[in-house]
Amino acid sequence: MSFPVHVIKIGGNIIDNPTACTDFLRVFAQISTPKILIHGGGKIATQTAAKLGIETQMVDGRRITDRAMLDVVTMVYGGLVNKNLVAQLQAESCNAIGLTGADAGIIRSTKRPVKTLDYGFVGDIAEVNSGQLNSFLKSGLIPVIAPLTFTSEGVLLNTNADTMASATAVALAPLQPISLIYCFEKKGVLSDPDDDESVIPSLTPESYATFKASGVINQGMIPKLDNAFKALESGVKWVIICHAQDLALAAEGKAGTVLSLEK
Ligand SMILES: Nc1ncnc2c1ncn2[C@@H]1O[C@H](COP(=O)(O)OP(=O)(O)O)[C@@H](O)[C@H]1O
Ligand SMILES: CC(=O)N[C@@H](CCC(=O)OP(=O)(O)O)C(=O)O
Repeated sequence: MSFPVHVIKIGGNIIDNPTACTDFLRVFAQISTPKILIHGGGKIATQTAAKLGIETQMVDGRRITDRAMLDVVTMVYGGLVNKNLVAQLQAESCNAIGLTGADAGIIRSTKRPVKTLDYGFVGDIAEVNSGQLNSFLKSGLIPVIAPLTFTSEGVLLNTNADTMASATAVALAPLQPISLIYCFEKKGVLSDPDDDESVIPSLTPESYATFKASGVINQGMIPKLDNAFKALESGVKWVIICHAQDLALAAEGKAGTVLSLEK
């Protein structure tokens, strides 16, 4: 395949907002080039766990996942969220197929080693089966991937969706030009967290370091940008961070924050 493929990640704040999510899926369905959707759903997992009396603990943007939490995220990401996204995309005439990393063996991982902290059933990605993903695309299927991976021993592991998107884009990059688009609830990376219009149009590793040091870029945006720059350094052609409602423009490089390695 030589046409560009879009690897698009949608975060939990949009998924949790029915109107914003439906609007996003409508635009996603209309993108004419091959595409893969990778979704989060952390917010819904936290809410569902709370309903079951299970407390959520996050460290550096990653969920501590014990056995009970693994059951919750398996149900929420692999079932509730994934299947609703697929159903809505099918209604938009987009031939989506819902998958976890275990389905067709697309994303294998290893359990995060215990160092100072035990994250529990959390996966670090070992291998993405790009050949299998390409055969889905070639047969006209649009993979919709939940943030769950599997080990060689057959255990499901909770895996950050931003990392899954980056690893998937990197794995596909030697085969065709890839654009990786992170969609969330702001118009891009902001230079002033209190001003939603203060989008930084272009970000380099140097300007990222400066914004991070000043505290302007913080929380979940740090692992997201680390993943995003890693993808760019590993052969992904375009990486864009944008509002879910701006997906169509961002796919043409006309909205959001465009990452660049140039000084
Ligand atoms: N400079 C910044 N610009 C935009 N968002 C930022 C910035 N610094 C921190 N953030 C935070 O990063 C969050 C996005 O990261 P995350 O919660 O991981 O997103 P997602 O919903 O895509 O998983 C935003 O909701 C925002 O609160
Ligand atoms: C290990 C780990 O932290 N996994 C994430 C997977 C979901 C996710 O990444 O969702 P968002 O994109 O909505 O944040 C979690 O359980 O929160």
